[in-house]
Amino acid sequence: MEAAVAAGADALGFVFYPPSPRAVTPEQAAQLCAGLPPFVTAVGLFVDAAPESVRATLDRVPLDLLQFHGDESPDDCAIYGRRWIKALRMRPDIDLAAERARYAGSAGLLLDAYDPARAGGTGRCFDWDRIPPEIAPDIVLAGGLDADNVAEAIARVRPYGVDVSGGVEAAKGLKDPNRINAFMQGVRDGDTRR
Ligand SMILES: O=C(O)c1ccccc1NCC(=O)[C@H](O)[C@H](O)COP(=O)(O)O
Repeated sequence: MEAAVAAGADALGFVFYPPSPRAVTPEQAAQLCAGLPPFVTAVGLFVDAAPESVRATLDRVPLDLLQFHGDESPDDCAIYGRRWIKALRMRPDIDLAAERARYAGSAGLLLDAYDPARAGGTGRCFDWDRIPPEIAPDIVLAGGLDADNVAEAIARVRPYGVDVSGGVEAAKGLKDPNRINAFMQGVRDGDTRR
C-alpha cells in the first residue's frame, strides 16, 4: 500500500471476496485504510456479496467507492447509498452501449477480461479494439495489464484510468514494490503518448 501511494496511485482496491488470494478481512482493510492519505480513494471490491455482508463491511471500513465485480444489477449496486462502479467482464456477446445505459447510475465502468472460471484478477488482456472510442474516456481499463503493456494500453485506448492486480505481484496475492514502480512509470509514459 505504501509503495502504491508513493508511486502515485489514485486509488487502492480492497478485495472482500473470500475465494480470492487477495482477499482481506474488514479488520485488515480498516487498519490499512487508516494509513491512507486524504486524496487516495479506498475502493471496496465485492462479487455477488450478500447485502448484509456488504453492510457489515461498510460499518467497519471507511470505503470511498464500491466496486461490484459480479452479476449485480444496478439496483443491487445502489442500495448502499455510496458511490459505486460496475465491473463488466468482456464476454464475447457483451453490448457495451447497452450496459452503459443500464448502469447509468454508476460513477463509472471498469472493463475486465472474461474468464468463465474466475470472477476477476485473471491476468489476461482482452482485445482493446472492442472498446468503442466514444466510451473509452469514461472507463477504467483492466485485465492483464503490467509494466510492459500499460503504456501502449493507455496510448491506444485512452481510458479514464487503468487498474492492475496480478501485473504488480511477485506471486499470487503478494504485491511487489518494484513492479508497482515499473507499472506507474509505464502509466506516465502512456500518458505522455496519449
Ligand atoms: O483480484 C482478484 O483476485 C479478483 C477476484 C475476483 C473478482 C475481482 C478480482 N479483482 C478485481 C480487479 O479489479 C482486478 O484488478 C482486475 O480483475 C484485473 O486483474 P489482473 O488481470 O490480475 O490485473
